[in-house]
Amino acid sequence: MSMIDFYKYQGTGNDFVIIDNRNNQFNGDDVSLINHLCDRHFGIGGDGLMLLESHPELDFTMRYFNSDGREASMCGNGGRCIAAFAVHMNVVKSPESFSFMAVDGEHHATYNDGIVNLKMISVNDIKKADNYTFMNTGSPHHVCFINDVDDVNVVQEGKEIRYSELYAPDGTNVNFVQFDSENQIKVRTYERGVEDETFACGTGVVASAISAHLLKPEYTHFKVDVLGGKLEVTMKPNEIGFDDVWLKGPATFVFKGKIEI
Ligand SMILES: N[C@H](CCC[C@H](N)C(=O)O)C(=O)O
Repeated sequence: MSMIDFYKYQGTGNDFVIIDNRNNQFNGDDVSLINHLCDRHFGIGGDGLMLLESHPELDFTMRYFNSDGREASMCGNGGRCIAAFAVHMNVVKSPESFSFMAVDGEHHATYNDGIVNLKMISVNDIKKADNYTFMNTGSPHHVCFINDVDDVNVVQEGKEIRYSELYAPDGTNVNFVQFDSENQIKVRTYERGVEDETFACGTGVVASAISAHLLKPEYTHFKVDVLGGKLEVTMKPNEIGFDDVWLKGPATFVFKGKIEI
């Protein structure tokens, strides 16, 4: 057994265990260990865990694991939190503007007084069905608009869609969205790999804002209310989808500690 340092961060209530793994001592293949560390009763607790690792050219590499312990697709709020962590740990050359590698490619980020603006991947393959949209913003997202997100059983209805034949075998994240004004939306999300509603889902907020643009194409900047706070999304339409997609909001250090593994 050995003791390791960990850091707890949260981005609008989407919370993460972060480990500086530039020495490659932590085994990212240990599903049960990561699941244990994310457990809110027997471990540290978190929606996910991230390893900060070295990169030959960029400032660092981000590896993301859902709380089920499995390495996962891109996490937008996790990307914002590991960016803040990297600045706080003096890992990045210039805190105002830097880049890191993640599972879906290179991400550019800026940091200013606790606020991280994260460039997301371009989104070009959007399915527009009668009562939902589906797209991959770094993670897969099903988005549906309803009148009142406070009036939906997110876990029950989200789980049904997540495990439906439509998305077998990998599943999807599920977002319920309402318009609060022309360019302001409210989003609640059922997250794959957490298998519960989370206080926010960054890639889900991006998918929801893009879906809102499809309904109100005069807007390319959306303010988004989530259970855990406020985010902003901007995007630039291209011929088939969107480039220059940015997710902006707070990323906050909560505590640090040591744990025996
Ligand atoms: N649960 C997601 C990954 C994390 C997404 C979310 N935490 C975010 O901020 O984007 C999935 O397995 O597709």
